[in-house]
Amino acid sequence: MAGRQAAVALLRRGLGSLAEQAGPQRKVAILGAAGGIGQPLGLLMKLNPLVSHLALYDIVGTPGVAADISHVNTRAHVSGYAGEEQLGEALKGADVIIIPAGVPRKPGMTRDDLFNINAGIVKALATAIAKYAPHALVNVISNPVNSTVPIAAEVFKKAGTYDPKRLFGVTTLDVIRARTFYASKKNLPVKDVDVPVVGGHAGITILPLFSQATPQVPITQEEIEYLTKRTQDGGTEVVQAKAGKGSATLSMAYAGAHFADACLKGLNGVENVVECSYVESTVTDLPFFSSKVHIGKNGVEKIYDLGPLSDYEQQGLKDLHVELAKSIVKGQTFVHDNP
Ligand SMILES: NC(=O)C1=CN([C@@H]2O[C@H](COP(=O)(O)OP(=O)(O)OC[C@H]3O[C@@H](n4cnc5c(N)ncnc54)[C@H](O)[C@@H]3O)[C@@H](O)[C@H]2O)C=CC1
Ligand SMILES: O=C([O-])CC(=O)C(=O)O
Repeated sequence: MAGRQAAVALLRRGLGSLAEQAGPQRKVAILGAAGGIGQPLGLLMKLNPLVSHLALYDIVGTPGVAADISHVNTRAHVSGYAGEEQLGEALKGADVIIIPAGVPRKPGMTRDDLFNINAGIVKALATAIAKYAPHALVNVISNPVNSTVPIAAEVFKKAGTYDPKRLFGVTTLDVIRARTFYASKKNLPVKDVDVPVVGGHAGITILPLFSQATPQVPITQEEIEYLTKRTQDGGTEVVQAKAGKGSATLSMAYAGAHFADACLKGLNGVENVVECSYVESTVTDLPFFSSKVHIGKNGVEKIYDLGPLSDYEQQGLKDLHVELAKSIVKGQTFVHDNP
């Protein structure tokens, strides 16, 4: 009897791992893979059964990170690429490219203060993507996201490869924070909670819509204002706590892995994959805006309207307009001025 049970368990395990490996071949490339976000993100993507090849690229340090992660006994084959001359190889054939390359904030800085360094990094990486992997879904994490996504778009336009359905700014961390803070404030099981976050990814451009949070529970205006501010300042909260040693890396790796998983599921034809993301959009009069997006086989399949907003949220939407518009133009201008 015990032998029979063991045989059944073995068979189940075998079938389970077969099912796990049965998805299509999917290559994911991480650019900035040796960094604070890149390393845990690489590990989380190695744990994702949808990934068959994980390419880890950075200017330095990737051979060690790749060797380390490659020992984990999961599906993905891991390869490391270091230095610009290996970037093309890292990108070739990639289905999803995640970009956490660039410098993080120190206390007292805004995300926009990172523009001078990170704009050039994202521009260079986007140029290589246009050349080596023009059909990949691109997930931009590097700050300031409000500008780096328009930068990537302009680079792709110039290269003649731009497909707005395939370019995403990763704002998932804002959603994760809003869910965590809402669940904690209202004593709800966090796994049951959702909060859409729209706009952009910096300060007041981050607009959580607690009027659309689920589950709906009685909440005071004071609580809404507290939760909104805490979500908007979530990044700064971590920057200050790390006291000069960078910004969110672990929660960002989780958020980035969650969003990349959604992209892989969409590509694989899973239905109803919906995430908030900063994309080219006509939901407002701003050319880029984050809202709920349906991700499918071609990337963005549908961008959802904002839905009914409270007076407070409508005011927030008005307030973010100038800053987000400026950040978008700043990114676009950078590419035009630096051909
Ligand atoms: N979208 C979001 O919600 C969030 C965005 N971020 C942003 O992510 C970026 C990375 O943050 P961390 O990982 O903490 O920084 P980090 O400094 O620890 O790592 C950045 C990595 O990028 C690499 N890098 C620099 N230039 C590169 C290039 N040209 N090509 C490839 N790699 C290059 C560096 O060698 C380094 O390994 C920052 O800009 C940060 O502001 C951080 C948290 C949340
Ligand atoms: O705050 C930062 O600089 C990093 C970031 O974008 C976040 O944690 O949301």
